[in-house]
Amino acid sequence: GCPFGFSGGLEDAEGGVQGAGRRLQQAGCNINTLAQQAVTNPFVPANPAQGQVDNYIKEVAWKVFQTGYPGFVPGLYKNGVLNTKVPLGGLLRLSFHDAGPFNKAAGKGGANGSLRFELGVRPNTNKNIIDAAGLCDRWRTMINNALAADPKVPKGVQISYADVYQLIGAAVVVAAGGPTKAQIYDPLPIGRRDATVADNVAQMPGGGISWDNLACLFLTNGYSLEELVALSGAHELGFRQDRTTPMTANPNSFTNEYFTAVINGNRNLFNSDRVLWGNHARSDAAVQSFANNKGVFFSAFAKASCSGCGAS
Ligand code: HEM
Repeated sequence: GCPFGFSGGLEDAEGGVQGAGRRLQQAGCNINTLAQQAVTNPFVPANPAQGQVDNYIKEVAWKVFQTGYPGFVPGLYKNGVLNTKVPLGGLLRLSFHDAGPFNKAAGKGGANGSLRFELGVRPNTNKNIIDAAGLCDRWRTMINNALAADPKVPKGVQISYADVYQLIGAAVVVAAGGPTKAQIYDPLPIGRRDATVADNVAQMPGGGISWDNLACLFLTNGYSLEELVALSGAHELGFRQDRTTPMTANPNSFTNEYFTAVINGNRNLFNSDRVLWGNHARSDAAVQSFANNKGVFFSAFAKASCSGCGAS
């Protein structure tokens, strides 16, 4: 799986997801049956020839993300300290929102860079996502300038928006104290081709989604309930719509506090978070084990983010 790549949920004018939920139920989603299926969302690089320099490109990108261009473009760190002025939550959410409008059955959408055409459309009108996308533009330009000037990189090789959008999510998680670079950034494949038009972002789930609709949404797109729980742990980072209410006690720190908040039914979380507890034995077991052990959560989050992420 990948955070990053599913279809379904329809955010309607009220911020709900009722329409999509109804469609999934009509399609006969059976949570228990689907939960038994193996999870496979294979990643197919758009440009296999680029493969030899992928890791090198990712290191160039990593350096750019860390420091930006001091004085001109901010980085995840400033003077060696985590730069909480960059929208850390927005950057992680952006990874999800580029990949989220994925339709497994149709093989369309996904992590394809289309987010840059979707910033005027709810739910991507969120200020943090827009700021995050602006930063990604600037980092991408810096990365591509560095690649163009580097004799080790074949002429014409560039990084796509789609790759930048996925890599930055992983880089933010590492910077905020989550899984290590070796766990989550290094295994991320690149080579995604950029879409030239928007995906249908009306498919993104809203915070008010019910358990049945949420579980069906992820399961029908090839994710396990354990992956749904792990990926939801992204709400460890960041702020709610008002941009001041943190979702967990430490919104700039990626740890496993989120899962204790889920068990306690913390009101700063969304319905989509709270329903991960008390609805299914498998999701309950995942929430409990992630709450008990940060390392178990980090491995599960990294694994769910790293395999897959296939685009268009
Ligand atoms: C499971 C279904 C999910 C739902 C229903 C959901 C919904 C939401 C909503 C409604 C917000 C607040 C937006 C706002 O107030 O403007 C939010 C914030 C956020 N989401 Fe999710 N989300 C989900 C999964 C994910 C995943 C898989 C990731 C990344 C891996 C993610 C990352 C984030 C982050 C980091 C924020 C904070 C953004 C900030 O600080 O600006 N979410 N999410």
